Amino acid sequence: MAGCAIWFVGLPGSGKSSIARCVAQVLEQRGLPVRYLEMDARRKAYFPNPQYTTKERRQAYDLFVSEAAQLVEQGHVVIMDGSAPKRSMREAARKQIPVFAEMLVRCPVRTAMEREASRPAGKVMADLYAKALERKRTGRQFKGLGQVIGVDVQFEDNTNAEFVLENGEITKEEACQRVLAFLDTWLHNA
Ligand SMILES: Nc1ncnc2c1ncn2[C@@H]1O[C@H](COP(=O)(O)OS(=O)(=O)O)[C@@H](OP(=O)(O)O)[C@H]1O
Ligand SMILES: Nc1ncnc2c1ncn2[C@@H]1O[C@H](COP(=O)(O)OP(=O)(O)O)[C@@H](O)[C@H]1O
Repeated sequence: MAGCAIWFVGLPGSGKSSIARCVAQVLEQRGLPVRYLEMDARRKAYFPNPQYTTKERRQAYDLFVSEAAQLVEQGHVVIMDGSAPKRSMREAARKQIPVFAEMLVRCPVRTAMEREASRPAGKVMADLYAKALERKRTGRQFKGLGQVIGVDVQFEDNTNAEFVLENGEITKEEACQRVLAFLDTWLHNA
C-alpha cells in the first residue's frame, strides 16, 4: 500500500487528539505503518519558544505539511493532528500529498470551550479560551498567550472535506467508530 495522510482538523477542544490517538492505535494494531504527527509537539521543534502569531502559525503549518509529505513518500500512514484554522493550510497538504483525507471534527464552539476547560492540563497552556475571552473583554494580558483559534482567529469550515464528523453530542468511542467506518472504505480505495 502507498503511503497516505489523514489529517484531523478542528477547533481546539473539538476532540481531534482523542480521536486521532484512538484511530492511530487501531490502525497500528492492524499492522499498518502508522506515524502520529501532532502539531503541538512538532511546533516546539520548529519554534522552541512559540508565540502563536499569525505568521508563525502559517510557517509552522508549512513545515508540518512538508514533514507529513516526506513520511507519506516513505510509505507511512500519517495521522496528522493539528487545528489548521485556514482552509489554505489543508489545501497545501492536499496539493503535496497524493493520497490525503481532511477529517473535519466539527462541534459548536461552546462545546469545544467546555471540553478544553475540563481536559487535563497537557502540552499546551490550560484555559486557552477563557483567557482569550477575558483578554478580549477586559484587555488583560496573559503571558505566553498568542492568537487563540475560535476567539482571535476564525476556524474556516469546509463542507468539501473528505469526512466531516459531527462531534458535538456523541462520545469519544462513538466518534472513533464513525471515523474508522469511513476509513475502512477510504483506505481500501487508497
Ligand atoms: N499559548 C498559546 N496561545 C495561543 N494559542 C495556543 C497556545 N498554546 C497552544 N495554542 C494553540 O491552540 C490550539 C490548541 O491546540 P488544540 O487543542 O487544537 O490541539 S491539542 O489537542 O492541544 O494538540 C493549537 O493551535 P495550532 O497548533 O496553531 O493549530 C495550539 O497550538
Ligand atoms: N465526542 C468526543 N470526542 C472527543 N473528545 C471528547 C468527546 N467528548 C468529550 N471529549 C473530551 O473532550 C476533550 C477534547 O480534547 P482533545 O481531544 O484534546 O481536543 P483537541 O485535540 O481538538 O484540542 C478531551 O478531554 C475528551 O476526553
